[in-house]
This record gives sequence, structure tokens and C-alpha cells, in this order.
Amino acid sequence: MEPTSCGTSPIVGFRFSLHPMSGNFIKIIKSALKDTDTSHVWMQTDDVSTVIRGKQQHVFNVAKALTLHAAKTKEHIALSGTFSAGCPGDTAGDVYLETPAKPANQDRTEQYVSSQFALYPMNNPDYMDVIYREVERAKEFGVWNDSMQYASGIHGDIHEVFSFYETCFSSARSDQYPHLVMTVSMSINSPSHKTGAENFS
Ligand SMILES: Cc1ncc(C[n+]2csc(CCO)c2C)c(N)n1
Repeated sequence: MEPTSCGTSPIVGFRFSLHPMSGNFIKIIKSALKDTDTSHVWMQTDDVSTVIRGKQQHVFNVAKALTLHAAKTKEHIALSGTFSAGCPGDTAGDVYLETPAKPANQDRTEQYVSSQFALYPMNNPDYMDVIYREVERAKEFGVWNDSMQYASGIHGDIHEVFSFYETCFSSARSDQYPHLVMTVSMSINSPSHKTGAENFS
């Protein structure tokens, strides 16, 4: 069989699950999905996760807004998900690429987030250089928390954390190597976070 080449589709996707540590988890998940303006992305929810697909700026904007909605309940929220771009099977057919440039959600409420991420620059022989460069970028952004096996710790205000993740996701792929996967897990309003604001670096 011929090797599958990576497409040049501009689609970015994010498949994620919210796990509110609350007896009220059903309402928290459903409200976050309903109260966020998702008109600029294609979205599908099932019993395990939700997927959003579209232009990069809308996917990151919706991901942040959904997370912020869940966080505003003050409950301890865990989120885990995978961003993907340039996936050979991801065709432009069913997504929202004709949307305006301006992101739909503009809530600037501050919220401390502690997270971990891992980058997988697919097919790129220099993938370790890409990863080291993005870890340096996290330090420049002031959101780097710690190094650990299989991931890096990123924390700070949700707007700075998402801004880093979006910049990192753009920078770690190229025309030559467009297929990129990035996993993210987040912990919000955790009892481990003392007062939250004290943890900003
Ligand atoms: C973002 C996100 N999407 C879907 C699920 C799966 N899920 C678990 S409980 C529930 C509500 C009741 O059906 C749903 C949809 C999730 N956890 N997080």
C-alpha cells in the first residue's frame, strides 16, 4: 500500500472530556457545552467525550470558554483532551472553515489552571528539538511550572495558559510536517491549589 501523505487541511480538532468532581457533574458538563458559543465550530458529544473541529482560533477559543464555564461553578474540574492538526484522514468537508476571523467567546474572567501537556510532532525526525523549543517558549511566556516524565507542567491564568498552548500548537508544525498531536490535561479549583493566585509564577 502507498504511504498516506499528510493533508494540508487547515482543520484543527480537539477531542476532550470534562470531569467535574461534583455530584452535579451532568449539569456542569451540559451547561458548559450549552452556554458556550460554539457556532464557529463543528461539535459532537457522546457518552465519553466531545469533539470540536474548525479553524484553529475558534477551536482554542471554544475550548477555553467551555473550560471557563465549568470552572465558574467553583467545583474541582478535570479536563483531558487531544488537539490534532494535519491528520491525513481529516478532510475539510464537514467543518466550519467559512467562519469569521473573530472568536465568538470573549469572557476575560481570571481563573488559575494547573496543567500538563505533551507534544507529538508526527513524522518529524527533529521532534525533540521542536519539543525543547516549545518548553523554552513556555518559560518565556511565564507559564512553565515543571518538568516531568512524558509531559511538561504549565500553569497560570487560563487566558495565558491557552494563549501559550495556541502559539505552541502553531509553532510546532510546519508545511513540511503539518501533522501534530498535543495532549493536555488540566486541573482547576483543586484543593491542592491553596489559594490559586499564590501559585502564579
Ligand atoms: C466535554 C465532555 N463531553 C462528553 C462527556 C461524556 N459525558 C459524561 S457525563 C455526560 C452528561 C450526561 O450525559 C456526558 C456527555 C464528558 N464527560 N465531557
